[in-house]
Amino acid sequence: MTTALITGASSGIGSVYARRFAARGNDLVLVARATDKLNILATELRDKHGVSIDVITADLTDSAQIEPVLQRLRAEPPIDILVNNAGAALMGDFATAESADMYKLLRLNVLAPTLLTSAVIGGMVKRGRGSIINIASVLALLPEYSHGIYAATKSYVLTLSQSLAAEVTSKGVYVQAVLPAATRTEIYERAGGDISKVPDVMEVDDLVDAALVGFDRKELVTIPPVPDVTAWEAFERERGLLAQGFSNAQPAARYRS
Ligand SMILES: NC(=O)C1=CN([C@@H]2O[C@H](COP(=O)(O)OP(=O)(O)OC[C@H]3O[C@@H](n4cnc5c(N)ncnc54)[C@H](OP(=O)(O)O)[C@@H]3O)[C@@H](O)[C@H]2O)C=CC1
Ligand SMILES: N[C@@H](C=O)C(=O)O
Repeated sequence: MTTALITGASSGIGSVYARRFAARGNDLVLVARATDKLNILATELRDKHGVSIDVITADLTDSAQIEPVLQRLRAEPPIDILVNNAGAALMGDFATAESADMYKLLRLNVLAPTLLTSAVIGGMVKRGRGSIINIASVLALLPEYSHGIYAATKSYVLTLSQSLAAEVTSKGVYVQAVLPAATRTEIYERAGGDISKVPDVMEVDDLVDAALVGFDRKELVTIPPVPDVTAWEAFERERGLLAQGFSNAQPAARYRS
């Protein structure tokens, strides 16, 4: 029996991951702040699928509250799949953002997935197996579309996933970055936005089912809304070409006087 730990399982994308992994027969550890919602989901999924489910209530921005989650990730029975999903948006411009709000977002979207991954990765490498799913965003590739620091937090999640995959894939550990575009969840309203004003919103079940197709195919980067995967492949090819120019002891001729 494998066990998946899912952060932000009380609503939206995380709750659908919980449903899907329970349906696949995985035991679960569900993490979020809303204990009542987690318990309702856990009871439903235990009854429906006969899996074992633990609930950890934690505000992942709080260094004391994240500790039991880190301890569970280091403990036995091992966590086979970590879904770093908990996250939030922050509306508004960088120039007018409150530093306290930015600090909190960085703790949730950047520091928490980093610490959680760090807690679990050693055991996965030792066992030669395990999976880490990181929920980034298409905004990681389109930062100009969004003001403030949200897109930058998601670029971090994508970059961390790529660099971690380069380190651990050969050791049997699978890393996936999922890049959703607009998806119908509570995230907009929670950040003071209005989802009815957002065009082309994907339903959350469709998003997670597509992401799981990418998971089963062991894709490193899964972008559910992109119709033609060759667009992503071309992007990666061009990135490789650009990188060929990085190994130069001299500045390029155009920068020399
Ligand atoms: N919906 C969208 O359009 C997109 C979403 N994403 C990403 O998907 C992920 C999931 O978001 P989504 O499902 O849309 O949004 P929701 O707001 O529906 O879910 C967010 C989840 O994160 C949890 N969470 C929020 N703050 C904290 C905290 N401080 N500590 C612990 N858990 C917390 C919430 O639970 P609780 O309040 O109980 O703590 C909730 O379970 C995020 O990382 C988001 O950036 C990416 C691209 C597009
Ligand atoms: N819509 C954004 C989240 O709120 C995103 O695309 O990441």
